[in-house]
Amino acid sequence: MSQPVLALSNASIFQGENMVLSDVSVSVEKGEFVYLIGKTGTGKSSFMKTLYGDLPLQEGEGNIVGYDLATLKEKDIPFLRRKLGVVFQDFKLLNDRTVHNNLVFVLTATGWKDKSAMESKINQVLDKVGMKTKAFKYPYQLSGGEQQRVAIARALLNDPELILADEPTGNLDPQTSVEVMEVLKEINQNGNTILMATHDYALLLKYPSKTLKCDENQIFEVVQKTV
Ligand SMILES: Nc1ncnc2c1ncn2[C@@H]1O[C@H](COP(=O)(O)OP(=O)(O)OP(=O)(O)O)[C@@H](O)[C@H]1O
Repeated sequence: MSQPVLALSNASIFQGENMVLSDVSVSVEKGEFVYLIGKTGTGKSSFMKTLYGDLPLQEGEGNIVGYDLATLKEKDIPFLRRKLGVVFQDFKLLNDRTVHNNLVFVLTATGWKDKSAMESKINQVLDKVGMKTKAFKYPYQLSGGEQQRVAIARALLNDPELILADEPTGNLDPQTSVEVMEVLKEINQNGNTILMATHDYALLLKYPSKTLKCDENQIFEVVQKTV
């Protein structure tokens, strides 16, 4: 069997001195779509931050896309992030440049040099999220849903082995949330593995999938109820 893209074993996650999660043992296999749910303050963001190297893993074991989180060095973090696509609640696009140039910026920063390869990659990812015709726009000229589509396109640029989406629909109205979710689902159906933190239970009901829950300092898999 192939190795999971993410595997934590007996991991504890801290914010400073405070333990947020303890004894976490979870895994995500290639191709899965996994939700991470839990009330506000239960540690979803802290968990995600640990996965993309923003918080150190101080206890236990963790492996993500081939990187050992317990021994991760500062210098490894940019390389880890190239193998991950991270999507945030607040999009984090650069407002001083167009959609196209937001994507050029990331490609350049991650070592791409061939201009025509860059253009074709940009076209490909914008096409995947239905934003090809808006590449010339500035982020502030787009709706929230459109900005999030661009952020998803940006996450796809380096063919990530895992997409981490932290409350990607948190700033969107219900209808737009569903549209963004459709994009994520389609990307997943095309082979991308996705871990998505959310507290949008309506989405979970509409698009059931494997679900991990943060509660009382633990993470465990839950069986979704349909009522
Ligand atoms: N930078 C920080 N420094 C210290 N404590 C923090 C920090 N960020 C979060 N915490 C604490 O860690 C705990 C978990 O917070 P976290 O943001 O991971 O929860 P969350 O489930 O993502 O919540 P939300 O849904 O509101 O984003 C909370 O008790 C919070 O107060």
